[in-house]
Amino acid sequence: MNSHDPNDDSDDAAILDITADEQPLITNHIDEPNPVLSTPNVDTVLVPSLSRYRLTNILRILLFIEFLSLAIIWFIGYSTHSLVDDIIHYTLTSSIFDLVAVSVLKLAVSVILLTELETFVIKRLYHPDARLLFTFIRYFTTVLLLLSASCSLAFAIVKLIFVLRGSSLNTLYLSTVYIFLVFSTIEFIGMILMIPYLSRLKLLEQERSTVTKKKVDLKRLMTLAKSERLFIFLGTVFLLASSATQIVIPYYFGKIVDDALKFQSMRLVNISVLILFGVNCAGALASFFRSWLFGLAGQRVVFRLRQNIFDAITKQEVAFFDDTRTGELTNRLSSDTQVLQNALTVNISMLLRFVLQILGSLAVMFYLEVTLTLVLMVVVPIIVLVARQYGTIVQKLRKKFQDELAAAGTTAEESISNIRTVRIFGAEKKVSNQYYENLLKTYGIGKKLALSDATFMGLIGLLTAGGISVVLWYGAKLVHDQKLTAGLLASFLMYMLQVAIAFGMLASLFGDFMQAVGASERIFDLLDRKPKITSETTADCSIRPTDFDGNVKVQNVCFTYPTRSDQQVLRDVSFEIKSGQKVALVGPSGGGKSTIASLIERFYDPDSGTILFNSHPLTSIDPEWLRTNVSFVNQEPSLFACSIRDNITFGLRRTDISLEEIQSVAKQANAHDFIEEFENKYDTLVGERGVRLSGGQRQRIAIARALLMSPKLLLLDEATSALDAESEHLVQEAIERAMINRTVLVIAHRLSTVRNADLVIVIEHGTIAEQGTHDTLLAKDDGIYKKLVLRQLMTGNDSITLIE
Ligand SMILES: Nc1ncnc2c1ncn2[C@@H]1O[C@H](COP(=O)(O)OP(=O)(O)OP(=O)(O)O)[C@@H](O)[C@H]1O
Repeated sequence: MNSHDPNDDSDDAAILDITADEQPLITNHIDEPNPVLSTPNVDTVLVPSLSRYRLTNILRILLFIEFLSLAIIWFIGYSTHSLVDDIIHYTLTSSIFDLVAVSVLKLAVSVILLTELETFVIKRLYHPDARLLFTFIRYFTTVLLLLSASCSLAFAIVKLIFVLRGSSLNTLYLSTVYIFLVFSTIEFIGMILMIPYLSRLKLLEQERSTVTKKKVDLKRLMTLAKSERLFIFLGTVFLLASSATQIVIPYYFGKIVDDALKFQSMRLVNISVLILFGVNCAGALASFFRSWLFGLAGQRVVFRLRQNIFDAITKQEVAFFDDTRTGELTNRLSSDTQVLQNALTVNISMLLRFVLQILGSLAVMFYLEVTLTLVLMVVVPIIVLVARQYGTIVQKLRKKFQDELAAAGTTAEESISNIRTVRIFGAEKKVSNQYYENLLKTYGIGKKLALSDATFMGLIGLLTAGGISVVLWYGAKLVHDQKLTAGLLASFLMYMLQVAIAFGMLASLFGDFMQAVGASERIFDLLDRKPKITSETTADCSIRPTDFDGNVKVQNVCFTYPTRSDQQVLRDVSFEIKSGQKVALVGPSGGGKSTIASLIERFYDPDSGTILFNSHPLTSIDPEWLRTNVSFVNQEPSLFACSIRDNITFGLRRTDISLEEIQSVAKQANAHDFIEEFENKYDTLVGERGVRLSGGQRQRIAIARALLMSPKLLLLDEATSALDAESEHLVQEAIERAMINRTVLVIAHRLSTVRNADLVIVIEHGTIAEQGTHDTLLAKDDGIYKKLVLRQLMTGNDSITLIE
């Protein structure tokens, strides 16, 4: 790390000595690209490597030496018992097997945890988005390590006390216990020294956080669930209750078996069965409340989250939508939020439940039979290792699967929403093939997922079967030697199954949490995104020009679409729309006419130059005011899938609108007559994007919608699509009526519109080629406008955009 102070020779520097030239020891963890967590800003060159001679490595070596020496003594040095006898006839004061089992368990647990700790500590530096999750895991890991070391030390002390109190003192045996005690003490001290490790890394993080933007962390994720804390708290109470019943059930199960085997009376069995039934009922009730409360909290979180994301999306500037696919955004609303919902509520509840289940079951197992539990504990680390490996593989596959599924979803959405175009070109096969290609990719990953699931299940099954067989054999032996009752063995096996299942579930939960971190990154990206052009009143955009009379000045405007930065669309465009004037923009297709209207509507801001409303710059005008005083009728207006009435009143802020007002604007827009012909009149549903209406009808409704706003400035983009003569006449009439007593900028495609304009501006290749009235422009000898009109008269077509 560049910013690391080389003179810092503090103790903890030895723990994590980050130097660029060292061989990276944990590269398998850090370097492998993690699709969920990968942050584009991360400078991979800066990934630190760890010193070979650090405290964690010394601890690893110590643990290994301890295990090796104990195992060797057990195998060869300790000859008073055979190895099997040492297990079968286990006693705390004369067996060595327990020391070997504890040391192997400690070795496995510590090696895994130490590696995890280092990995997370470094990942945390390079993934500030998930800092809190990593911090949580880091602290959790440290606590587990300390717990493992202190348990081992406590066991060593207890064992030594018992051995010293025992009658027959074997020197070799005693020294083995001493060895174990010495190692355990050193390791315990080593683990305590690990704590400065945390503060040292905090320092590095502070340095790093000055250069990296903080976006997502677990705390922020949790704030989403903050208002549900009552539900979550109550849910946790019921969770504790249901977990407690889970821990009690196997105990009574074993008791019933033992009572039944006593062949005395059924009284004891009856009582135990009744108690078991009662406990089961209480457990079921607690589970009901736990599941309901967590589920409800989750639903409420996702409800709010979806609303916030939707609001964030709709507030973005128009350019954002030029660049982002709709399918991608809807995917964030549906599937990313779902992933988060599960992680925040159901998974947290499951995590707590399984951890409690494991700890509780293990505690009871130790209480029931120490040696049997120790035998089992040797199998557990192997299961954890397998589960961890599986978690890593599956996490990557799931992320890929999710991405491919989103891509397939986008293809499907585009094809379905454009089904008419698909039908016109008979492209059903083509879009089906596209979708098939996408699906094929998801299927490919799905196959791998299925295989890894099956392999994992198989392996876990095999390990569990092995573990159960060993425990069963040893348990049966204890039963046979009358050291254990059959009922206790049955209870023990049930506890064992509970532990195994809980471990399996924890592994998959880890994958889910990682997926949630990925989803939250995408969601917070969106929630945090500040629109470049605000749609709300802000301090910078708060002017409401009450004196506005329709006067607009476009001064030296240059513009390039952000999505096509290599093509300048408008070059130094200047003109003025005076109050009450009708200004027509004409010119060849693609010249930039609609772009000018979009800039006046402030869909985009010019790269240079200004647009003034009276004397106020458009960029300082309150967007709310702008939307109510400037209306825009598009070439192909889109309607919403609701009634005609709702479509006409769409832009209105007030709700007290009367039918008469709606009818009045509909009449002006030549829409009233056809609406009246529909059975449900103004309540007729228009279908998705207005598909149940003709093109001309849609345009007239859009004109009525704009007129209802009684805008001071009307922007009109005349339709180029051919309408039948009658329909065109009605639309034209509506447009002309809409222009009366209003300032209008019309993107004209028809000669009849241009003739009546006060000013005609010819736009060609993004610049103003000519401007003047229809007559003055026609009088120009070699003018573009004249050419356009003449050619139009020759073709007998009224549309002047057809001529270039
Ligand atoms: N959202 C956009 N992103 C990128 N480029 C765009 C976008 N909209 C339009 N353009 C490009 O800007 C240029 C001007 O387009 P504009 O729609 O303003 O032309 P126009 O004169 O209104 O054409 P028409 O009469 O056909 O509607 C064209 O080259 C077009 O491809």
